[in-house]
Amino acid sequence: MTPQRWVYLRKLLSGFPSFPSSFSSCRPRVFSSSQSAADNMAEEAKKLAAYSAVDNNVQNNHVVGVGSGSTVVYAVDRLAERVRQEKLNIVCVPTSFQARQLILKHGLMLSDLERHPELDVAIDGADEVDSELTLIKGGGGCLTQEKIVAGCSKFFVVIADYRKDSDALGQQWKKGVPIEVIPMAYVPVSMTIAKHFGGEVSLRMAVSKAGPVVTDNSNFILDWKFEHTHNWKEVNTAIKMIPGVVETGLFVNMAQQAYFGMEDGSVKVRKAPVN
Ligand SMILES: O=C[C@H](O)[C@H](O)[C@H](O)COP(=O)(O)O
Repeated sequence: MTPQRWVYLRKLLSGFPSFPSSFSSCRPRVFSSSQSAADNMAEEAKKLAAYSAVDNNVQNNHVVGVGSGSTVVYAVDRLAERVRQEKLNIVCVPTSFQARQLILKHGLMLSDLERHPELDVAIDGADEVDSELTLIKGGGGCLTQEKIVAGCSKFFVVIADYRKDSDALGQQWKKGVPIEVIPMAYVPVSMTIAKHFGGEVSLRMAVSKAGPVVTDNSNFILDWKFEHTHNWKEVNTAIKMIPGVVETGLFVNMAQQAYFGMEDGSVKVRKAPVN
């Protein structure tokens, strides 16, 4: 390599800040050299929410469901810290390849639903949370295992930053509802959803690979951009009935509490309405 090329390369590389050592998400994140103050604030808010949720909901001898995404990274950091400091006996059930890696990396006890089909608590992120604690999840493609694990948990806690806190779904999150489908069915499923519920449905494409995103379960993801608020319980049930649909990213009546890290450094806790 010529000295000029070496100087050029060093210059180029110096523009890339290093990734936080604990970060390993199922959703790729790209930091530009001018990562804004708003991004830093959101990261701080994720950490606040995650730490607070772990401190208030995890106890000794708990079986804990570990969600996926960038916010959960902070929750696992805190979980590992508490296990070390308080000598807690905790078993962790992952919701994705990413979650499994996080558990292993921190030396936490890894389990699964065969050995621990009943969990005390599941802690997971969300793409958006409405006033009733209905969630959109699956921005990182991990919705199916997340829903299974949350469904096996006595208590399901959501952790998020202030940007996810909405009155109605679609207010903040503009990428639509993720839907995991069997690959051969993605066209008919897309057509059926658009026909019955309107909006636009697209096959999620990979970023650093040619072709579609392939989930941890070897399926595809559709993103349904809806046009207006729906009865999410009905829509979720109807979409699940379409042959080829594995799961939707609509989590209705599942979360009991949501912890939001706020811009002012506080943590806002919202509880699900009593039915
Ligand atoms: O598939 C990904 C999961 O549903 C995540 O929990 C969700 O996308 C939120 O991720 P993050 O904490 O990175 O915003």
